Amino acid sequence: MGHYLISLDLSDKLCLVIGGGQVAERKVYSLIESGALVRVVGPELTPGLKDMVESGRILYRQGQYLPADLNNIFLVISATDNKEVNRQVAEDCASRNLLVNIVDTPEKCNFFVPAVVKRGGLSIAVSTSGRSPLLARKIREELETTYGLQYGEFLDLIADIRRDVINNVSDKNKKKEILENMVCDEVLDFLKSGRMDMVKERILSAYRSGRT
Ligand SMILES: C[C@@]1(CC(=O)O)C2=NC(=C\c3[nH]c(c(CCC(=O)O)c3CC(=O)O)Cc3[nH]c(c(CC(=O)O)c3CCC(=O)O)/C=C3\N/C(=C\2)[C@@H](CCC(=O)O)[C@]3(C)CC(=O)O)/[C@H]1CCC(=O)O
Ligand SMILES: NC(=O)c1ccc[n+]([C@@H]2O[C@H](COP(=O)([O-])OP(=O)(O)OC[C@H]3O[C@@H](n4cnc5c(N)ncnc54)[C@H](O)[C@@H]3O)[C@@H](O)[C@H]2O)c1
Repeated sequence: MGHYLISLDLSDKLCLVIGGGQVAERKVYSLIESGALVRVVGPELTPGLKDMVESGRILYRQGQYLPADLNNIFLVISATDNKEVNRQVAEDCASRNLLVNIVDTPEKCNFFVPAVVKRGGLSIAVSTSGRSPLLARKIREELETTYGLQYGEFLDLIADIRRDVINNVSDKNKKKEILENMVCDEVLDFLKSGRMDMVKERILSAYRSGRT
C-alpha cells in the first residue's frame, strides 16, 4: 500500500530523537531545518550533535531512553542501534498515538523521512515507500543538479504576484491567465538556464498584460 504524503508544519513543535549516532544526527538536521524544537536523548553524542547542544540549537538529556521522555512530544524518531529499545519506543508511542519513526523497523513507523531537495520554499521529496532509501538518495542527487538555487528565488517572485492576483483580480479567466503565464514553458526554459533577467521580465509582463 502506498503512503499518503503530507507536508508537516513543525515550527516550534517539540520533537524527540532517541540516540546520538550518525543516523540521529541526519534526522536532527532535517528537523532543525524545518524549524522544529529538537530534544535528543542518549548516553553519548556525535561531535556534530555535541556542537549543536553547545550552541543551544538542540536540547539534550544524557542517558538511556525512558518512557517519560515522550511527555509533551509531538513527533518521535528512534535512532538507537539497540533493537529492543527501538521496539519498546514503538510500543510506547503506539499507545500514545504519537507520530513515530523507528529507523531500523519500517513496519513500526507511521511516517518515513523522504530524501529532499530544498530550494527556499520549494521542496522536492523522494520516497520509495521504504523499499530503497539509497535509490531515493540517488534520485535526490540527480534532482539537485536539475533544480538549481534559482528555483527558490523564482518561487518567491511568483508567490508574491500570485497573492496580489488572488487578492485583487476578481475576473476568474484573467486570474487563471496570469497564473498560467507566470509558469509557462518559455518562462520555465529561461529559469532552467538561469536567465533570471528574462524570467523577471516575462512574469512582470504576464502580470501587467493580465491586469489591463
Ligand atoms: C531518504 C533518507 C532520509 C533520511 O534518513 O534523512 C532515508 N534513508 C536515507 C539513507 C539511507 N538509509 C539506509 C542507507 C544504506 C543503504 C540501504 O540500506 O539501502 C541509506 C543510504 C545512505 O546512507 O546514503 C539504511 C536504512 N534505511 C532504513 C533502514 C531500515 C530498513 O529498511 O529495514 C535501513 C537499513 C539499516 C540497516 O542496515 O540496519 C529505513 C528508512 N530510511 C528512510 C529514509 C526511510 C525510507 C525512505 C524511502 O521511502 O525511501 C526509512 C524506511 C525510515 C526512515 O528512516 O525514515 C536517507 C537519504 C537522504 C538523502 O541522502 O537525501
Ligand atoms: N533509517 C535510516 O535511514 C537508517 C540508515 C542507516 C542505519 N539505520 C539503522 O539505524 C541504527 C543506528 O545507526 P547509527 O549509525 O546512528 O548507529 P550509532 O551506533 O552511530 O548510534 C546509535 C546510538 O544509539 C544510542 N543508544 C543506544 N541505546 C540507547 C538507549 N537505550 N537510549 C538512547 N540512546 C541509545 C547509542 O548511544 C548511539 O549514540 C542502525 O542500527 C541501523 O539499523 C537506519
